Amino acid sequence: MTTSTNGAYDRKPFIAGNWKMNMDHVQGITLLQKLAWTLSDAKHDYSRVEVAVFPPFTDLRGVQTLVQGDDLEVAYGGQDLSQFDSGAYTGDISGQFLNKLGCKYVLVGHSERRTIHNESDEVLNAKVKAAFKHGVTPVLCVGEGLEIRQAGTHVNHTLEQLRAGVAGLTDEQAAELVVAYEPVWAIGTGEVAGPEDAQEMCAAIRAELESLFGADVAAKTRLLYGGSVKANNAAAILKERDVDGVLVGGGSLDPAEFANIVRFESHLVTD
Ligand SMILES: O=C(CO)COP(=O)(O)O
Repeated sequence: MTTSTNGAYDRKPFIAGNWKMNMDHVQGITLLQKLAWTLSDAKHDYSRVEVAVFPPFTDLRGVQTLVQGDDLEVAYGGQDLSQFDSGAYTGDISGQFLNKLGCKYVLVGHSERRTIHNESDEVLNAKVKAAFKHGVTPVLCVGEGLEIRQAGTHVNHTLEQLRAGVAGLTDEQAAELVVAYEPVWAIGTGEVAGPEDAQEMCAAIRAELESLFGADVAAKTRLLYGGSVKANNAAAILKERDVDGVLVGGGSLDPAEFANIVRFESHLVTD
């Protein structure tokens, strides 16, 4: 089990749902309510496995109201933030605003931001720092495309993105950071990297963090895998030593499916 493989540093498993550009603010509330009911019926212990959702920005106020009103233990966050604090940046959202809405986390550098919006490693490093500045924990996404995987340079490529993303962080920040390995070829395609692929990369990421920040820090940073995770493959991926959680796209839009991923430890996971 993930919690018991790392000795003194118990990294709490982290199951995150990235809704992407799905669910308007009304649908989002219904989805979160259903998820919370399903997990409550199943007596889910949030102190053992952390749950977070990443809704569109327009849903966040409603999510905050529901979480506060119903005293839910589900964390939530933004899918992106600006590297700037405030000002003439039309369409952008400040980390300050996310913090004010009770966001605990924010995704940074999702492959869809890197490819569709051409976000550079430099900008993403600034976004990681902006998140910490505003008291929101960044979930830095890294991972290679199909061509790089086929060329066999995926580890180097991903570690380069990692080094650029974490440049200039303090040890404390690096320990709090969450890193999500999402091979682009496995996102939304039904192609899942095998548990051994996820472990290979997460081990390489942890070793890199160790060389940059030391073993104590690297033992605390939580590493997630993302890419076509479903209830029937989550448990095998999460069993891997260096995989501390999953970042789920499509599978997080169905409350029953996502709840089963959250409950990966239980034998009720549907195969
Ligand atoms: O990009 C992802 C999560 O951020 C993965 O998406 P899918 O689970 O739909 O493949």
